[in-house]
Amino acid sequence: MSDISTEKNNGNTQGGATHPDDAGYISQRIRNRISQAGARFYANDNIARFIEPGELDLLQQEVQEKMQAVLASLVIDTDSDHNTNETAKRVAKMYVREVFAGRYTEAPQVTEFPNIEKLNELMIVGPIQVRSACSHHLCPIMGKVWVGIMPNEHSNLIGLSKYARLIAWIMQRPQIQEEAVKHIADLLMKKMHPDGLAVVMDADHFCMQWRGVKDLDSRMINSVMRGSFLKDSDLRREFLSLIRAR
Ligand SMILES: Nc1nc2c(ncn2[C@@H]2O[C@H](COP(=O)(O)OP(=O)(O)OP(=O)(O)O)[C@@H](O)[C@H]2O)c(=O)[nH]1
Repeated sequence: MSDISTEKNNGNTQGGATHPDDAGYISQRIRNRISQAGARFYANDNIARFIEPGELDLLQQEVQEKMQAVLASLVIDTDSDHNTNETAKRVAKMYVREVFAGRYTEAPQVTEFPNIEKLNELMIVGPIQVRSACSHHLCPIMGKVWVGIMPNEHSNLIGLSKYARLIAWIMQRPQIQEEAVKHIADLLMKKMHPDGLAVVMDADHFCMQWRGVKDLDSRMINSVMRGSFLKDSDLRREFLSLIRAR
């Protein structure tokens, strides 16, 4: 048993692909908690509330150990090869603390301000640079997001930097672009309660450029329109023409 394993348990394997050897690993304990709560742990779900203080370090160590096994299976001599000597450690840190951190950490703190002046004019934020990974190949997705907000007197306003922080939190998870845009829209709707919201994402998918069809030019553009952006075609047109001009 690994030195990073925690106390033995019965290895409840419901709700996700596990291996009997996983019993005792911290990932298994976290999966058990999620399953007991009847929650989901898809690649683009946030599971921070099921992780106790200190457990992220254990999770990172577990990923490192298992990544080391992947490198061994790829027949890479990580003992002698100075370049791959610490690759498992770096990749584990990159996944848990950086590129997939939006799964394991709570949402960034956002101060919400009341709309005292009863602003009800179109606001656009962007382009916000975004980075993610597709859940199919774990290859990078790099792109830009524009957000259009139509507030009303009941809406909250948030600081400009908070759009980028909230969106980065959503993007730091393996996912498909269609769901990423929806999750961004859901989060902003919850925080701001605007009259209308528009989110457009334009991104490169490295799973199509680096490998597979190796098509360097194709990209994906998608959008989500809510509230007044759905009902009012003039507002939608104004938003789209303003972001096109940038
Ligand atoms: N709809 C959607 N598809 C994506 C996204 N990111 C990657 N993909 C696609 O996911 C698909 C996975 O297809 P599969 O046929 O299961 O995998 P594969 O055999 O590796 O496919 P190829 O990429 O064609 O070699 C590929 O067509 C990818 O281009 C995304 O954000 N949205």
